Amino acid sequence: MVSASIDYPVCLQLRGKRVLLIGAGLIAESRALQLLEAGARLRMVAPEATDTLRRLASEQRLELLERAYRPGDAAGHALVFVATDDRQVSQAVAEETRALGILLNAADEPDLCDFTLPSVGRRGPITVAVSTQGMAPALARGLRRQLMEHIGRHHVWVARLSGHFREHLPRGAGRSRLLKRLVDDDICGRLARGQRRHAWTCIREELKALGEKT
Ligand SMILES: C[C@@]1(CC(=O)O)c2cc3[nH]c(cc4nc(cc5[nH]c(cc(n2)[C@H]1CCC(=O)O)[C@@](C)(CC(=O)O)[C@@H]5CCC(=O)O)C(CC(=O)O)=C4CCC(=O)O)c(CCC(=O)O)c3CC(=O)O
Ligand SMILES: NC(=O)C1=CN([C@@H]2O[C@H](COP(=O)(O)OP(=O)(O)OC[C@H]3O[C@@H](n4cnc5c(N)ncnc54)[C@H](O)[C@@H]3O)[C@@H](O)[C@H]2O)C=CC1
Repeated sequence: MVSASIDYPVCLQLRGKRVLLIGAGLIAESRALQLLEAGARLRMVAPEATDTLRRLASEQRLELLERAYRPGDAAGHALVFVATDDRQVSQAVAEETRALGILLNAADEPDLCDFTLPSVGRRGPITVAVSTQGMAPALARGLRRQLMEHIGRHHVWVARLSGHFREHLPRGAGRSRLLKRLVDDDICGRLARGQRRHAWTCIREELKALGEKT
């Protein structure tokens, strides 16, 4: 049975992937900065570019082709973004990406988007993303800001410690128990209240119990 479609959120690993961004105005600039942060190999196509984008191109952080979009530009890219002030360009790009099976984000046309961009907040390895299915981007932004206020330094600390344990301890029931306890009130809650010593005592107990079992 096919129901009304809802979004399917993912966290993409873009390091080293070829990404095409058509348009080089202010909206494209904010996309570009996020894509570069994610390590994408970025090519941009636009007759006019912002100063920041031109500087990044001169530093070879991205490739900038100073011309209009041409059908054929999308080939060889993992993802395509279009952010121009001309809807016809978005339509033409969508035709090409559809034919090639490449996913598209169109800043000006929610209906042409294969994926939309959520409002994103980050603290250490923690990402908060809020989307409204294209209905209320300003609400997404406001909610993201509110949610970020609930992410504290102790959450970052617990996330990193969990990552460390997952890397160094073998999988199994004992490790799962430790990792679940790490986020409950005994440890995470105590850290939130500044009771570091108590939290560490719990962690040591869990590690000791784990060591005795293996
Ligand atoms: C569908 C989507 C496609 C996409 O871009 O992926 C889209 C489309 C459009 N946005 C428009 C306007 C605004 N966009 C923002 C802000 C953001 N827009 C973002 C995403 C998305 N915007 C996707 C859906 C996300 C969702 O589902 O919630 C955010 C969350 C993420 C990001 O862009 O990185 C980012 C917040 C970043 C942050 O956290 O700061 C603001 C508020 C502001 O600027 O303060 C306004 C003014 C208020 C208003 O108009 O609502 C217009 C009309 C343009 C015009 O009229 O000219 C269109 C086109 C249309 O809807 O027709
Ligand atoms: N998704 C979002 O969050 C938002 C989207 N928008 C929409 O995003 C779009 C872009 O906005 P801005 O960056 O402010 O526009 P802008 O006017 O600053 O930049 C437009 C860019 O498109 C380029 N361009 C024009 N024709 C082109 C072509 N044929 N091929 C390649 N590049 C071409 C221009 O050279 C320029 O670099 C607008 O349609 C706007 O309505 C606006 C606000 C928020």
